[in-house]
Amino acid sequence: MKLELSSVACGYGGKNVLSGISFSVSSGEILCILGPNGVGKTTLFKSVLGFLNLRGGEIRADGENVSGWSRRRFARSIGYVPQAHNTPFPFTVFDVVLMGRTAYFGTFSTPGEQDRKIVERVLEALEIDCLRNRRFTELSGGERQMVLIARALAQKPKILVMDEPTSNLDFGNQIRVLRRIKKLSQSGLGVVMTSHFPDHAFLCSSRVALLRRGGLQIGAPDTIVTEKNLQDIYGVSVKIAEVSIGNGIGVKTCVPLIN
Ligand SMILES: Nc1ncnc2c1ncn2[C@@H]1O[C@H](COP(=O)(O)OP(=O)(O)OP(=O)(O)O)[C@@H](O)[C@H]1O
Repeated sequence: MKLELSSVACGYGGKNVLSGISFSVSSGEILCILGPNGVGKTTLFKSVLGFLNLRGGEIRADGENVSGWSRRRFARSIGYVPQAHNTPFPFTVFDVVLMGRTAYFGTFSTPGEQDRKIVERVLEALEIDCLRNRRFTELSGGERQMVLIARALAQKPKILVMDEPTSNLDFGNQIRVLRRIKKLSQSGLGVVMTSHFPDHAFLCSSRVALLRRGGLQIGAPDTIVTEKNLQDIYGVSVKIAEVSIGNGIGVKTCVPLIN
């Protein structure tokens, strides 16, 4: 599937937060959106997901404008992983993930055997079946993030929209979540995610979109995550270094200059 935004404008009340935003993300690709606090990343996601009305432009899935789609049809194609610390579900992990199946059963019907099997499979694939009977509200940040990814995957979407999937996670859990995102994209899922860490773009993205007041710059990580662009959007000096990880492979990393 290809999700395409063309000339999208979004905002609140009498004010546009963003306008003229165009990009696409396809199956198997990870698009990482970087931008400073308050630039409009969450507003853009809310608009893509239909929580806010578009103020201009259009969103297409495989060429078809999604504005006429029912919530149910939309949810079968596009999944959403919200920030884990904003999501106080007082249910067991199994039930939270089962909620991902809502788009597949009728308004007055209950989940069936097939829905439960899909939940079992997703929990196993993400290696979190040991959490199935735990209460979501009693999980750690990393565990919650994995459960929210499981809930979105139970929806069987083709594109996953992830709002800061590594926020509030310790270093190990950040890397585990990024590794999982990369595996999901290798299995054919398209991912569009935001991050506050430019290194994450080097670690797992196919393309990077740099969002700043005045527009969006998009391209390969090497061409977008540059010392000049990071200085421009975050207002700090950064050196980009390349570290060899063996077999002739190098990974770039950002080193901020704090003196
Ligand atoms: N419900 C709202 N009503 C009016 N303005 C809002 C609302 N939510 C956010 N804003 C404003 O819209 C702008 C963009 O906010 P948004 O949350 O999209 O930024 P962001 O890039 O996701 O920021 P962060 O990186 O801090 O999460 C900000 O100026 C913010 O104050």
